[in-house]
Amino acid sequence: MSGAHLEEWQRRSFDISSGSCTPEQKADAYRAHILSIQYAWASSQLSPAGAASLLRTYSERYAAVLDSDDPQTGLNNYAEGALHLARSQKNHSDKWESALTAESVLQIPSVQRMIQAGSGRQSSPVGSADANIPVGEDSRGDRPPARSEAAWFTAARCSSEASNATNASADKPRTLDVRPAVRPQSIFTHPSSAPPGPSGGAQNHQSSFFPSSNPSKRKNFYNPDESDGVKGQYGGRGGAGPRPGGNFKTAREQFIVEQQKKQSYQPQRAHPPGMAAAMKKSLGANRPRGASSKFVSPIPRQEEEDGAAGRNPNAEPQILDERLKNFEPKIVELIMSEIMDHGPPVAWDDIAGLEFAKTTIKEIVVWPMLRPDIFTGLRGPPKGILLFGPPGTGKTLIGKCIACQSGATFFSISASSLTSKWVGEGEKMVRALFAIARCHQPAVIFIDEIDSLLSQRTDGEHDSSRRIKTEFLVQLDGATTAADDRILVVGATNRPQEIDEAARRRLAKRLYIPLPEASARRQIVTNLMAREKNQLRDQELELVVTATDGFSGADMTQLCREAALGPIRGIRLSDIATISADQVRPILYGDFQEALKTVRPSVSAKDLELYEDWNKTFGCGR
Ligand SMILES: Nc1ncnc2c1ncn2[C@@H]1O[C@H](COP(=O)(O)OP(=O)(O)OP(=O)(O)O)[C@@H](O)[C@H]1O
Ligand SMILES: [Mg+2]
Repeated sequence: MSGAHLEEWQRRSFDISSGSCTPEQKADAYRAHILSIQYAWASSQLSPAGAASLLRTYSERYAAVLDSDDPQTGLNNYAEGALHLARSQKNHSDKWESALTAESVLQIPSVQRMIQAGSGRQSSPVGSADANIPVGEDSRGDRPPARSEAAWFTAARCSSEASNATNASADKPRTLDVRPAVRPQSIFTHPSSAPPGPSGGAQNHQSSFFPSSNPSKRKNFYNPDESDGVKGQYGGRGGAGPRPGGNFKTAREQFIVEQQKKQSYQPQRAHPPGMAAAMKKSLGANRPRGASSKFVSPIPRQEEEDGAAGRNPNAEPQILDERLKNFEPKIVELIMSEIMDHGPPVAWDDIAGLEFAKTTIKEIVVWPMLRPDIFTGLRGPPKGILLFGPPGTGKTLIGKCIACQSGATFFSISASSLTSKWVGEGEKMVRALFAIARCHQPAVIFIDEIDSLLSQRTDGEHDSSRRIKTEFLVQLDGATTAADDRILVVGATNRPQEIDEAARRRLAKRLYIPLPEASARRQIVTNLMAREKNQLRDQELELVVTATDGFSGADMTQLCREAALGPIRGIRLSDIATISADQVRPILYGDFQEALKTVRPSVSAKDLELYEDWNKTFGCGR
């Protein structure tokens, strides 16, 4: 041990053996000893046997300081102090007493008047609904109309009685629960089972105010239609009927109801015919992230536990396909289970412009998938496509469209999920992915942002990413050259120049996805505006189209969003909470003009030149 270590050790030994140290200091010293023993063992300065023996010794002594009951030598007194504090915490709800007593309420003039009026019409029953009037809202004498007032008093009075009956304490001032409507269980504590309350001023009024002093008759007073009205409506205490407080839901119940509502609101997505057979998988590329993403608790829920009761929890997932038997079942399971979180289905018509790219992709992807017998031999489709072009031009959109329209098993992976999520497992994942795709032919593997996976290999790069890259190239080669396999790899990138030349060769069909032309921009605006209330005339639309030269599809979408906010911005802040949706004015050309002041094209002319050069050199466009 170094000199510094030795000194520290000695200081702690002093803390432990000194008679003047507090138990807290001793516990600290022992804890520090234990840590340094663990550290010395972990860094091989101590043999395992030596470390174990020292650990045992010091742990026992540490425990002795912690658990000692002696307030002078042990730390338990701290816990004791804390426990004492916790124990002497008052339960406010238990001790709460309203300043409004039954007597004081009876003194209120309006109550007096009401009692007198009530005694004149003793026989008129008060409907059960009246018993629910939230009397707690008014305790100062400004009474609601007579009928409600009677119910108010009835409920309050009964609550007083119930609370007295429950407390059964004659020496305590009788309290009046002025919240009967929100605490039905306290109001409706079964009167017949309650012991009689102490007699007093309030009790004396009972016979004059209540229709009957007989508790069972009083039940009928609340609900004349039911012989056991209270129990029928609220359930008796511990009874089998509905819980007290009819509409009350626990937070969990409310949550479940809301979830069910959400699900029933969600439109059932109509899958296009070609998509029916499609099974979509992703490796996290399309998983929702952030606060709303699905949280999977590491603790199994009760129902899951019940469901899994007959199964061995450690059992490896069963892999049925022989070709996958060499892969770790968990990796296969992972790839199989990561189902693409589909957004709304994308149709070819949703992609504005890009006619050449769309036709080519249909030729390569959709038709051969539908008629493999025709597309054979020289007509065999290329097995690798690269979609490249400026950001926001619809490359990912095309990927989604292929997923929906091709009818193939669709695997969507993001390069980052392979490179970062499973460090060290990346190449295994790549191998497994292609093997699984082979088992589920026809299959499309879509790799968004492929540049980060297949960028030029450099000397300085991390070993694991290099291995993934190599594995990918090997697999890509296998998939793209095997004549029988019907696996298509589609990569998308906005940095084509960074792609490794070996990968470039394997992605034989390289399609430029350019900025949208005027007609495509018009289509994007028309499509988006069709869903909104607008008064954009044709010539105004043309002006918008002309003004947006150089905008990408994403920029156009952003412009429309911004313009759509125009009518909202015109609403005064005080009106925004109350205005109805159809009072919001339509979107006008002026909104687009305003929006054009803030939304700018995101692709520079210089960048565009790079793409066009690359397209001229490597692209497959005309
Ligand atoms: N041709 C298009 N037709 C209709 N909408 C489009 C088009 N291009 C882009 N968009 C809109 O822009 C959004 C972004 O497009 P997308 O994600 O496909 O761009 P990208 O080319 O993948 O961009 P990046 O290279 O940055 O990943 C889409 O969701 C869509 O709303
Ligand atoms: Mg994209």
